[in-house]
Amino acid sequence: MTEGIQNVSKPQIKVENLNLWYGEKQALKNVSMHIPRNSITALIGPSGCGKSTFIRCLNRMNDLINNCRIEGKVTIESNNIYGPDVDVVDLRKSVGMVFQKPNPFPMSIYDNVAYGPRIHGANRKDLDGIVERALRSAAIWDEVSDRLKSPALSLSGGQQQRLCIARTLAVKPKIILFDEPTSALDPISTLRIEDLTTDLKKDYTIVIVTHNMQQAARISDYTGFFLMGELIEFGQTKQIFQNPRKKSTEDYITGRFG
Ligand SMILES: Nc1ncnc2c1ncn2[C@@H]1O[C@H](COP(=O)(O)OP(=O)(O)OP(=O)(O)O)[C@@H](O)[C@H]1O
Repeated sequence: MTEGIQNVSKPQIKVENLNLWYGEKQALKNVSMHIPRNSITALIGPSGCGKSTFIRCLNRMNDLINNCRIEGKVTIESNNIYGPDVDVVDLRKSVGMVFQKPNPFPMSIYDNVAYGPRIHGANRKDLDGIVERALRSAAIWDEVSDRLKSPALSLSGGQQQRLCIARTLAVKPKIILFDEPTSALDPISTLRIEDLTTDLKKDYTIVIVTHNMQQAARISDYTGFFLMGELIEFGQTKQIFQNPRKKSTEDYITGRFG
């Protein structure tokens, strides 16, 4: 059976035979993966193996890169997201993304969270409630509720990252992509974000790229191991870490390379 397809029933995201080139260079090679709803899927592998490239295919962030060509199929809830009628703005609303470096806008805490809902036409009278709910869900409300008008850039790095998560949640996504969300954070902020992702999977499907093997083992239900653009092994996280089927997976998770 194709790697990435077994073990998962009723997938919300289906990736089939995905190939991607940056110019002449092929960065993803025939990757297939089925990702279930309300789960956390971790993507691991050495630098340059294509993890970020893969995750960016799930909300068409690679569209923004010149010279990038994609073949294959990505279906989210039965919709082919590369189909001709797809509204990419709507797609990115329902498939949100949190990046490695916290990137709040240079505006107030409140306006950061209200930004997306405003663009998508939320009613002014509903905004306070939307902002509060998003900040609560991102576990930062108690720290900022008395200074919503302060600049977002006055927050600590860990708080800024939770604010960025609140900003993503405010537009009500179904899926959240995290691209190494804790690599710029200290250990305590990292644990807070990990706890938060575990809480969020009740309501969202999460895909996370991480270099931190302990993090993948701690928080994810499924893990995919990439090497040189190929998905080498995909399965339940416990199986991947305790009983990998492929030698290269074992070598990577035991630190023999990467
Ligand atoms: N915009 C781009 N243009 C050209 N090549 C790119 C671009 N982005 C990534 N690549 C190349 O594609 C390959 C995969 O990169 P990608 O960033 O997806 O890997 P990664 O596994 O996420 O790495 P890291 O863990 O270091 O972030 C690498 O060889 C990289 O140099």
